[in-house]
Amino acid sequence: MTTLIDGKAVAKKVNQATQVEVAKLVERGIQPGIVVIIVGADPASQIYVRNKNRKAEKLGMHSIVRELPETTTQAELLSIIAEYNVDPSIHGILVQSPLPKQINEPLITLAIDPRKDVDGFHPTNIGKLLTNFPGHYPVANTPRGIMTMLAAYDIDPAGKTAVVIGRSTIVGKPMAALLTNANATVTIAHSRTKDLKAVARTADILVVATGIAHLITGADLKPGATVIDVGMDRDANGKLVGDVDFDSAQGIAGAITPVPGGVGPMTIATLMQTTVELAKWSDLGE
Ligand SMILES: Nc1nc(=O)c2c([nH]1)NC[C@@H]1CN(c3ccc(C(=O)N[C@@H](CCC(=O)O)C(=O)O)cc3)C=[N+]21
Repeated sequence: MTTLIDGKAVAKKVNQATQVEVAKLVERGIQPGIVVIIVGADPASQIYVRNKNRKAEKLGMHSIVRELPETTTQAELLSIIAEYNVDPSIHGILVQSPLPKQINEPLITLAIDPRKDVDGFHPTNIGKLLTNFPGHYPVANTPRGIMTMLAAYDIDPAGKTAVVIGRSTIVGKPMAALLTNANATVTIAHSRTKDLKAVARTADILVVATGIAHLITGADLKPGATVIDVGMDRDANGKLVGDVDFDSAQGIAGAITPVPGGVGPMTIATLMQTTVELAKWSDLGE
């Protein structure tokens, strides 16, 4: 039997806890605030940004969407970030990816105050994650949300073999770091990995974040494996599908996340959780 890991249900619980935390902070005169900066009019990005804004408002947070034209220069974007870095009503700054080609994304990441880096992409925060640094710091929300889902289903990575397919700054690398910190034995596989499917078959926990629809099928899984599908792909009919062929994984995987309704809702819920934490830590001077 394969357990369905219901990301939507876990996200709902996280959101309920966040709403309580927001109310507590508001009571103390702090309304957690997030700004999402979007450059250009990529339709998929616009949908995600709208969803984040709606969720933040629903939870009682202060939420700004800053829409900038496709032609925005590096200098203009840097000056807008500088503005929010010193804005006391904003605790989290998120610059939606992808950015137009005239913008140097790593330099934008570097310009965000690490204390307001709600994505956890700033090298300071990545460094803290890699060193399993004591104290508080933001961690990328998709991998962090995955760890929350695993915990919700009592899946402890300690001593397990984990394989992460994908080596992005947004998912693969922080995912591997979190699993390592949780005492899994971790392999990062990617587009240049030889015999990727044989590597996948070694995994007790398999996280797939490639952007290739149905790359992994049931035949590529160790029986009983936990399968986390980070994919947000479109099939030939334009339907939203994952990097894992859900149907063939049924009966082989021990547990699996669906797309939609798995990692996506957890990412948004964790983003809200992180924003509230940043507001709380800023008040503590941490
Ligand atoms: N700086 C930055 N940070 C991000 O976190 C970031 C980003 N840029 N750029 C784009 C990606 C993508 N992303 C998603 C979040 C939630 C869903 C989500 O809620 N998905 C729903 C379904 C959505 C649908 O039906 O289209 C689900 O899986 O159930 C999807 C995608 C965050 N991203």
